[in-house]
Amino acid sequence: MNAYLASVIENVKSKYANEPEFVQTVEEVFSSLEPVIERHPEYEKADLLNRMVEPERMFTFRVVWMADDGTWHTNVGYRCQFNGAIGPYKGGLRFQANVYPGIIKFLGFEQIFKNSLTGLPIGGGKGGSDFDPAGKSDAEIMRFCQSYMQALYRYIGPDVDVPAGDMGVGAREIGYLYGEYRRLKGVFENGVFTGKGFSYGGSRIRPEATGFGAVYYLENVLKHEGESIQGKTIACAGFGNVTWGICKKAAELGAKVVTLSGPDGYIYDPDGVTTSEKVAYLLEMRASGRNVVKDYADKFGVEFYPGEKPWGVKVDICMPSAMQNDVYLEHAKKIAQAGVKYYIEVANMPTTNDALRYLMDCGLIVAPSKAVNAGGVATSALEMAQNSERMVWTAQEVDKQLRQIMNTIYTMSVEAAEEYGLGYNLVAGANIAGFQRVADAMMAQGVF
Ligand SMILES: NC(=O)C1=CN([C@@H]2O[C@H](COP(=O)(O)OP(=O)(O)OC[C@H]3O[C@@H](n4cnc5c(N)ncnc54)[C@H](OP(=O)(O)O)[C@@H]3O)[C@@H](O)[C@H]2O)C=CC1
Ligand SMILES: O=C(O)CCC(=O)C(=O)O
Repeated sequence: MNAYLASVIENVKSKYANEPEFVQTVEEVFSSLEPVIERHPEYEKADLLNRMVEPERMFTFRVVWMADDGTWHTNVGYRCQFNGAIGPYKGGLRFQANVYPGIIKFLGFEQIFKNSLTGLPIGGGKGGSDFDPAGKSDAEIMRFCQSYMQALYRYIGPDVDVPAGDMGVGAREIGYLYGEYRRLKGVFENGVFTGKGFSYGGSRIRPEATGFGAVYYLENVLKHEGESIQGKTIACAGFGNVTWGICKKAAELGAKVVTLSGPDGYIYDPDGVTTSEKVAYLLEMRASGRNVVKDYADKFGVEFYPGEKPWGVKVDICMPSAMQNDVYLEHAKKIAQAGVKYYIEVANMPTTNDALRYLMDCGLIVAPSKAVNAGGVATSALEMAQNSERMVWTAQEVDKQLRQIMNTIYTMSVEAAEEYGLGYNLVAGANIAGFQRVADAMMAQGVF
């Protein structure tokens, strides 16, 4: 490997050994960049890569909230403003018990390149808290969100940093967060958040956008192979927002999602999550806060596999869509053995680096999450545009733009890999194309 690249990766490994997810994503992205760094010696001269791995700014703050029984609880809040070279920091908030700086930084780092791939003016950011929303009442969620915003409101804004949802944060939480922001600032400045309810500036299609965008990207991949999505079987993970969007669009296009998973195991539905009743039930399960996918098996009379993951089920396409590091090498082996042809990452970094390499070496067509799931943040940027121009676009308009953006991301990735002699490599192509735009902007803006 190029000596400069290797030294930056070593530096990150030794400095952030206690943040393994962050180290993993830096290695994954930078290992694609060798030909780019060789072609651009000016990057090393400006020490561009060591600058890129350090967030421009990161906030850690106390979030104190009262439970319904009157007891006080203290959580840690984070917001990482990772890279603002191409636009205001943009990225979701994650509320989950396992959140710590390594998770926030891995998500923020991915977000830089993902946002760049959309071609829209959005920088990379991410935030969240180790607050666990499971089992919390609506009033507790509201008090938590209000306290979180009291600590953060000074440091965000429509032209500064625009948070949105991620795991554990949906339209309800965004409503409470924005409400507190508006109360504290005394302005109707709705462009400060995306993923809002439609009544106060949310965009049509944003709830569906990540899943829809993933399916649009998949269609490009299938077209390249001379195939169509019609009749394809898909294994998904989770049953959250993103999986819901995939099920909905796949069904509309004649494909079927046959697996869903949760912390309790996975379900196999041979008829697919295709009817509107089944698709809507995903929302019901999510809203119940019970965190079990078994409810689906009980309701629709399909098989439930406790404590297992759906990787190894015979399908045409795997779309891991729940969380990071859901697919390890042992799962990758089962996926390859099952004859799966397409491995389309959807959740942020759902695959360990060795599993990803294995799948590519086995000849599966692998697409990376930072490209596949970029439809969510791209539609957030469309929401920001609507808020700035005080306009409301129709669902058709937003969906048309989303589809176009996904097609462009795919094409840019293919072309970037080809330009550097890497062939049809969607993983390297996305890393290179995402990197190049941010690198150009950082180089143009001087060294800091
Ligand atoms: N929402 C968006 O617009 C975007 C999301 N993403 C990424 O997509 C992924 C999913 O996000 P999203 O759908 O929004 O999040 P949600 O919180 O809506 O859903 C996450 C799903 O993952 C499940 N899950 C959690 N832990 C496990 C586990 N141990 N095993 C199996 N399933 C588990 C959750 O189940 P349970 O609730 O029971 O724990 C839930 O069904 C994340 O990686 C996120 O970062 C990427 C781009 C945009
Ligand atoms: O819509 C957004 O701003 C953020 C979406 C997100 O968190 C992600 O892309 O991972």
